[in-house]
Amino acid sequence: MTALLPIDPSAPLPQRVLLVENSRAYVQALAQAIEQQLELPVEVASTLAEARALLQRHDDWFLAITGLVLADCDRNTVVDAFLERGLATVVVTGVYDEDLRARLMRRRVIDFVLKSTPGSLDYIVWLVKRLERNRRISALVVDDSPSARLHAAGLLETFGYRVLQAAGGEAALHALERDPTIRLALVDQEMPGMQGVELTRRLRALRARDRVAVIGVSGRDDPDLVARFLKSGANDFLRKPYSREEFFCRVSQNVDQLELIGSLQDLATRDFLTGLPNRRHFLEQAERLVPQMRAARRPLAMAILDIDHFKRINDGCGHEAGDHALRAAAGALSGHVRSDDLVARFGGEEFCLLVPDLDEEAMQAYFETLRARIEAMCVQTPGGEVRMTVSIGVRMAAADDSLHCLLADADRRLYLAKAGGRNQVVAAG
Ligand SMILES: Nc1nc2c(ncn2[C@@H]2O[C@H](COP(=O)(O)OP(=O)(O)OP(=O)(O)O)[C@@H](O)[C@H]2O)c(=O)[nH]1
Repeated sequence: MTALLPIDPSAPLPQRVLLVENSRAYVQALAQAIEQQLELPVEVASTLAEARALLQRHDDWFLAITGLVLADCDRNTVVDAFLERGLATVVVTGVYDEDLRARLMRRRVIDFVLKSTPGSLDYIVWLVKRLERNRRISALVVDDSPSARLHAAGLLETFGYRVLQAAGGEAALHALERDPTIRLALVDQEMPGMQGVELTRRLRALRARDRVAVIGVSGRDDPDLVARFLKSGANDFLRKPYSREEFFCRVSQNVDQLELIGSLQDLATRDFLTGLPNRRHFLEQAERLVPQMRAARRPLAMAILDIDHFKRINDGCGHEAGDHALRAAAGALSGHVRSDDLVARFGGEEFCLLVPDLDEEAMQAYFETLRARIEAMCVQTPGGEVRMTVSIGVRMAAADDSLHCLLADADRRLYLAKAGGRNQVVAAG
């Protein structure tokens, strides 16, 4: 099994896209679509010399999209300048030349797109988005044949995925258990020990269909195999030998679908304005966590935090400034919480936190630091600079406290904090 460090989703990745093309109208339309729809920085060159100069000027290149007909270069060698730098490269062209296309594709050019094909612009925008996102996705290739494994891994790497390889079922399950960034598994059927269908069945016990897409792979001409894979939990099937196009289409469609499920789940569980989990999600998680912590006799604090006189921000600086302030407060909360803490926007200008494993003294310090952090912020808004304070009501869970009782007491103490002059933490009374 190849071992890689898990991906850090917040780590910055190169974003800059280079467009090299002599047709001004096409390049402008494409640059605009990429900048507006994907918010990626785009640089444009109409000759290879200009492209080389741009490549020197910046060091955060992610992708080159190039035409083949340039004034200062032979169309057979245009891509060399980008491939030599290890830059992911897509060719857009007005001329269809099957030999040239085949030669370029063999050289790890990602795609060869005909400009005249209807929807080519939309396709390129989708492709850029897919390639940009693939870099945060790990794919696991499971095959006992080193050459088949390397072939699939090479294709996936060309499309930007981070690839892990496993030579058998046990190693694959071990990798999945350890690495939550694996979102795609290519599972070969014919393997000694555990076969692909069996691995798929066991993999599904570890990761549901909304977490990992599984594509079964086999070269066998067995008409029942596809159904067996699908019934065991696979999302799709590829028959060996597959073409590069089919491979990329199936992989991309499955990853697109996972992301769609993810964004639907996000819509249901996240607050739109702040990006924090919403009330419903918080309560669902807390329902599970409170009895768990009680059973384990671990300390647990419930807190409700409310921005003081928030109406004055709206009234004085405008509703948009109020929205900025809410987002800034949410940012301060996200920056403050530890990985096991739960935080949510409960509604309006009210937030909720569930904080495990702090004794009374540490809990006081935790919420006091949070209060002070928000008081110290100066938020730039369209209506001017905004400062705010918060009141926080906290309740430490006792042995037989229910979630309802924790929330009610935290809310009562929030009221005491407001009544006591605001900008304070109340954890007793
Ligand atoms: N800008 C903005 N305002 C919101 C949002 N949700 C709720 N509000 C406003 O938040 C304000 C809440 O005001 P109140 O409940 O009177 O409380 P307050 O002014 O914060 O005063 P205290 O809680 O007593 O300190 C109302 O004016 C709501 O319109 C939102 O998403 N954006």
